[in-house]
Amino acid sequence: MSVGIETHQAWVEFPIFDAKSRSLKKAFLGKAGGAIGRNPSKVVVVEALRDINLSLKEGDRVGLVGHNGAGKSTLLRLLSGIYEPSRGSAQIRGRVAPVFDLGVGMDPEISGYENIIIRGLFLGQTRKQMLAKIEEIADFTELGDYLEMPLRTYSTGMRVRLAMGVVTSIDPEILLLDEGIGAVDAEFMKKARIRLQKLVERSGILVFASHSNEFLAQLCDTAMWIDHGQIRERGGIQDVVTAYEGPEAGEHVARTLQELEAEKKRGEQG
Ligand SMILES: Nc1ncnc2c1ncn2[C@@H]1O[C@H](COP(=O)(O)OP(=O)(O)OP(=O)(O)O)[C@@H](O)[C@H]1O
Repeated sequence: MSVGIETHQAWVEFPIFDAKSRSLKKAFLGKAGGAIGRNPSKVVVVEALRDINLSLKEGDRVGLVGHNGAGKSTLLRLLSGIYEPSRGSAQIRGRVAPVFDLGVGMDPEISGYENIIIRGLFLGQTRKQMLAKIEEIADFTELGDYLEMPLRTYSTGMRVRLAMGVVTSIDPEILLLDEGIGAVDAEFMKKARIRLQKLVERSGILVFASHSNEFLAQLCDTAMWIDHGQIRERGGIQDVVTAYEGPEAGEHVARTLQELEAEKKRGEQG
């Protein structure tokens, strides 16, 4: 069966049993966050996603844009099967690699090498697969002898290097990425981006939530604007970013795409 994701009128609601509900407005809708309402049993709920209809297939590379609390992370969790829809349905076909938090699955007390294996298992790889690529990952991280030391001795950026090395080595059918890649130095980031691009090329489906339009343009070819838990707009990245942030941001995306195209041509010629 082919890789794919389908959602039909899917909602994700979080019941908040300890909300101070007396002071809540009837249906509050602020700038940030999903709508706060009540379910039929009068319990306060945050409507993180409302009526999501999606059909993703092999080769789709979708970027998610939207305000804080718009529902991007919740959507990634719905698409990964971590959250069940509270109404409607979500069907996921394929091996999912959810990359939401680079630190998840890392143990501070064991060595860098051991953490590479453990993190790989979390992302759906087998021990044998990880052993086959451990040296290549170790080289990429440039952590040298530190890889023999417990992870607790690493700085934040060193941990990110390790996690990025593992994440970019896997072969997922469905890759769900939440932005969280910041604490590395510029030179390493350049190297990591190339690996990230290769990872995306190997993946069947990519959904990537990010506040960096440049990063989105590099990895995705279409985008969705999530607004108060709903899909407000979908289409080409430039169009969606223009709708969400205005023409200047859209032009920046266009320039990034042109630069990527030129870089690709230079690569093919050389
Ligand atoms: N575990 C939870 N319990 C209750 N409410 C939640 C929970 N997780 C998310 N929410 C709510 O769901 C809404 C969507 O949050 P989500 O994290 O998906 O937004 P986001 O678009 O990823 O935001 P950001 O750009 O700030 O990371 C918000 O209103 C948030 O308050």
